Amino acid sequence: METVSGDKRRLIRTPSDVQPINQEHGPPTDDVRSVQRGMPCFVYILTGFSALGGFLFGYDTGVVSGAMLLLKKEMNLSSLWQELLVSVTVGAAALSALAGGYLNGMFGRRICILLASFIFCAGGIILGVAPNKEVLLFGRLIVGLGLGVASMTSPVYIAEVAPPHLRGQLVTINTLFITGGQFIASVVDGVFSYLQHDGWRYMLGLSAVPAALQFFGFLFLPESPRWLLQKGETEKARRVLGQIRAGGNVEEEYESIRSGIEEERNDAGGGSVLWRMLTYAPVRRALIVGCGLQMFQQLSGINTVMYYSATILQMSGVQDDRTAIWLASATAFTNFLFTLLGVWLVERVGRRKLTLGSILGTAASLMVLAAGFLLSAQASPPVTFHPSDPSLHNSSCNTYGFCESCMLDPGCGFCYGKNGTSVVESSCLPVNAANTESAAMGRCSNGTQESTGAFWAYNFCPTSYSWIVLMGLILYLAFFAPGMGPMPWTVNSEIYPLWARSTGNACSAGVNWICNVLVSLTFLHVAQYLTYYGAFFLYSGLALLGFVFVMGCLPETKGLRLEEIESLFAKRLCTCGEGSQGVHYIRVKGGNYRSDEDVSDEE
Ligand SMILES: O[C@H]1[C@H](O)[C@@H](O)[C@H](O)[C@@H](O)[C@H]1O
Repeated sequence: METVSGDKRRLIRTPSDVQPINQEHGPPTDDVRSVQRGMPCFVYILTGFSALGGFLFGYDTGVVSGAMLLLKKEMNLSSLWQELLVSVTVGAAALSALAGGYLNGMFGRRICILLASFIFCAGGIILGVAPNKEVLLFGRLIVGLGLGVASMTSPVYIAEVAPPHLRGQLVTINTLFITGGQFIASVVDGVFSYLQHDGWRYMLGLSAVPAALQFFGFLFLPESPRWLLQKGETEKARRVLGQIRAGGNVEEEYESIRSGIEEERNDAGGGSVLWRMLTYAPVRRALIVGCGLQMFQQLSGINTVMYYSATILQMSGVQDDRTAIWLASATAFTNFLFTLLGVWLVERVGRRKLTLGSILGTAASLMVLAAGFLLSAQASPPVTFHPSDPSLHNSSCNTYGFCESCMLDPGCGFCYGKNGTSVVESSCLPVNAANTESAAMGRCSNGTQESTGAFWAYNFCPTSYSWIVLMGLILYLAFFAPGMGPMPWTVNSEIYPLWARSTGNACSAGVNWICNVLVSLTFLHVAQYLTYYGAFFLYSGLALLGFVFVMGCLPETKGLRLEEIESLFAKRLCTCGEGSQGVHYIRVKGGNYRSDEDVSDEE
């Protein structure tokens, strides 16, 4: 590593100064060997306990759909209350993720994890014993507050304790826990759906168990050494680093973190952290990349696809609601399984290639999904019978000529008989407001009765093209889950310098939650205006836009130390592809980067 003398210029470690810690990139240095030799078992324990935050994220967002099926019957919830109970959590998560930036910087990662698990635990208990819907709403709000803080803190903590050659893999484990939490939630939903009374109490309340485990675990686990050093607790930082590197030589790492912090201090201008981030080009670029990735993750429609997987599966001919719940668990399991593939791939192919391949495949499979819906819509069975019941005079349901338009109206469903595989004697009827499994009147008012030959389809139409939709769903999960699912979290945990890390992750996690709520709340309206296939073509187009964004703006961060990554964003945005790994950047006073060739030319 060459040194640039003079008071104007100082040197920072650059991507090419230090060998990326990966076998494909030449022989590892002594320091790297010592990190690899003492296999950091303790780091895995830290990752496991921290990723319980990811598990709770997945569990609490996933469990609500099954709980709602029981709750709406037992508490007689209107659709407004149902929507409130679902979205209050996501809305609160968005706000608390933003606040989490300040809390993380001020009190440290460990205190934030303890706080989030305490909140989760309290929220779980409140939900488990809630006597009425108002208390339920309060409990869901509390859970959301925990979610926001946990979603941004866990990846940061893991990234800061992980050795560089394992960092991507360990942070991706956090997303594996998210999808694992969603899968376990769907199993718990399935099991407790057999309980006639109070099943929802167990579904919602059980989250207190992993939360308590995380809380007690973290009472004994250490703070991130990087945060400790930033706060001047040097001895403690050195001790923790020694602990998590399993007795390897930690001096070089310690020095590199320390000098990084010192440089940051010298360069620090005035104003709030967010203002400094926005006015300092490399960090501003990192922020755009981080928030953009989180935005495109949600705009690719993951939560809509997961949420509607039961409907998609019903289109494939599954009539019974309980079977649909269990099949939705299969979807969640597929998401989990392919995230595991991401854990395996991330250190092998790198973040950039993994994200690019994933988003391209996601866009293509969304097109397959859309094509399936399009063909189903074109072959949509006609309404053959318009009942003359006076109560139907003011209902829009009686005005539809095809199943497709009938099912897109949330107030109506399609009631039909079958002759072999073809649909006969069909009508469009108002749905039973208290229970969408049946019509408000007529022969489908008891739901689907195979014995009498009456079939009730709410939200879907019987179709022979369902296999295309099913194939689209499986392809979607296979492409999305290894890359676009975890990479936005992984990349965000590593692209900001220490002084901007909490705020950067708070902003990007906030963007994730806001886009999540936006996409879920607008899906039904979008589907009504554009139909299902229009909605999925739209998501596919957005995913393609995401591909262009990732292609131009996401540099490879594999194997680099956190302190080295900032310089990848020294170049103008949208040219910082893989090529940036070969260029030496030198930071000159005032915070700007120059290529070392420019500097030596001047000398
Ligand atoms: O990375 C996660 C994961 O992909 C989940 O399955 C999804 O529900 C979340 O919204 C996302 O942030």
